[in-house]
Amino acid sequence: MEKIIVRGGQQLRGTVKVEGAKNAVLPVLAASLIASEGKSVITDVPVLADVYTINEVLRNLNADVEFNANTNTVEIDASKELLTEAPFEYVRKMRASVLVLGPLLARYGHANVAMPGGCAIGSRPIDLHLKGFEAMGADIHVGNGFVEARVDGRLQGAKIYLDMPSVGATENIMMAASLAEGTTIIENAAKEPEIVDLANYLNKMGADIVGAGTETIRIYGVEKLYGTTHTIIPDRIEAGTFMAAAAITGGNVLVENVESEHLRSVISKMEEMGVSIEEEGTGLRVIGPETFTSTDVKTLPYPGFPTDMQSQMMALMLKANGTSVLTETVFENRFMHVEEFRRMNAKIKIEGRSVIVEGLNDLQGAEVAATDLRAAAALILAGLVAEGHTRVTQLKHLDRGYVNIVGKLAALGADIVRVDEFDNVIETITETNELSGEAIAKLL
Ligand SMILES: CC(=O)N[C@H]1[C@@H](OP(=O)(O)OP(=O)(O)OC[C@H]2O[C@@H](n3ccc(=O)[nH]c3=O)[C@H](O)[C@@H]2O)O[C@H](CO)[C@@H](O)[C@@H]1O
Ligand SMILES: C=C(OP(=O)(O)O)C(=O)O
Repeated sequence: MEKIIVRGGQQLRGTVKVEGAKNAVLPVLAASLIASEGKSVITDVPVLADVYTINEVLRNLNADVEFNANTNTVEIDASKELLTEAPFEYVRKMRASVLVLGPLLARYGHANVAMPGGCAIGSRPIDLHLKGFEAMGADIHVGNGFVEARVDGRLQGAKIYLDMPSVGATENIMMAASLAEGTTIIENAAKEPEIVDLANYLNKMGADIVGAGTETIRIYGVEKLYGTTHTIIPDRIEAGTFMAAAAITGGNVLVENVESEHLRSVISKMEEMGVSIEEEGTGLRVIGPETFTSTDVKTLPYPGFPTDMQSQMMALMLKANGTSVLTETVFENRFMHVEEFRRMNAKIKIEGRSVIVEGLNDLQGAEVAATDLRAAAALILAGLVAEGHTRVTQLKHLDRGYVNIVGKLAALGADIVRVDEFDNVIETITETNELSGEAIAKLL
């Protein structure tokens, strides 16, 4: 079993570059299936397990996909006849595989995709995606672990109100509506930057989408979409994670390739805790304080505080002077890391949808298991300031969403290695993604 071993006590210094956003590239790659003519070239693609997985899903559907991990580029040609069924083996690995539903349904009038099921952070239904397709005229049948959507002729534009601003539902409906007959209006749409990135990509493909990034998105259906080129936006959650790493260690780090506008809520909460954050070119200089001030945080849909930064923020709160309260409103069960923090001597308790974090914890190194992707990052953060060695296991979650986090932290001065089951170091400082890419490919 692979693990990351981190010894606490080093202040981080230097520069770290953020990759393209996982949560932007996955829908963009899925959307490439709609182009019935021409090839798409996507750049700034992060070398992540999830990208390999979505590429496999697309290949399985008969698209030609080439991923050059050295240049962070994916080329996709979906102009051949595609298949319309995505099996469970992919959806099980990565829930975002359900994002092929919208594109396939729009292009072929049919899609059959395995139901994703829940995961460590909650039950995660897709009812809002399906209601949207139904409103556009599709028949939905759920059975034998699959969801099948079918429409005679084209989908029809519709007015769709989302009960909650679901990111995935907004994306799936937006993709499907791009090829629908007439206009679709999504109300109470998700406003995340990744929605805007997807809309920009679809518009370059020939779609006509207005209002992405606001709560009302209008999609004027067109007859055909074409391959195009597109550069993925920077990963605001990876950026936030490195900002937290710099801060928690009392370090001084330039986090480069950042859209600071996408990080307003994170910046504001970290500043409230005493972290100094200044814009510097396309980056943010983050300087950790000697003592953190406690704070309260509630996760919310964008532009609120992102749930994907909740566990990392909790790590910072462990070191604050005073009691902090962290409330999770987006997912029903995203506190699995609390138990692991406790193994590191954290004084912390769950009360309903909130976690009460007592400050100034003397964290101690321990063996801890990452229960989901961001929990993995948070445990590493705690390990950076714990006394002694912290061993983080269950790294398959981490590899879904962080490119070479060990190499990047080590380059900033952290005492951290990744080892295999025989304790051989398998990933060390690297300035390129290559080693990380190979390591990931081996894992799959
Ligand atoms: C690949 C990707 O982009 N993943 C992100 C995306 O996930 P994802 O798109 O799955 O998240 P959603 O915004 O859809 O989910 C938000 C909430 O809505 C609920 N819900 C969602 C859909 C639905 O049909 N019915 C329903 O009840 C979910 O259970 C959850 O409680 O947004 C989340 C919220 O910012 C992030 O944490 C994930 O990192
Ligand atoms: C929850 C996350 O991703 P996913 O929706 O792909 O599980 C995440 O990125 O933190």
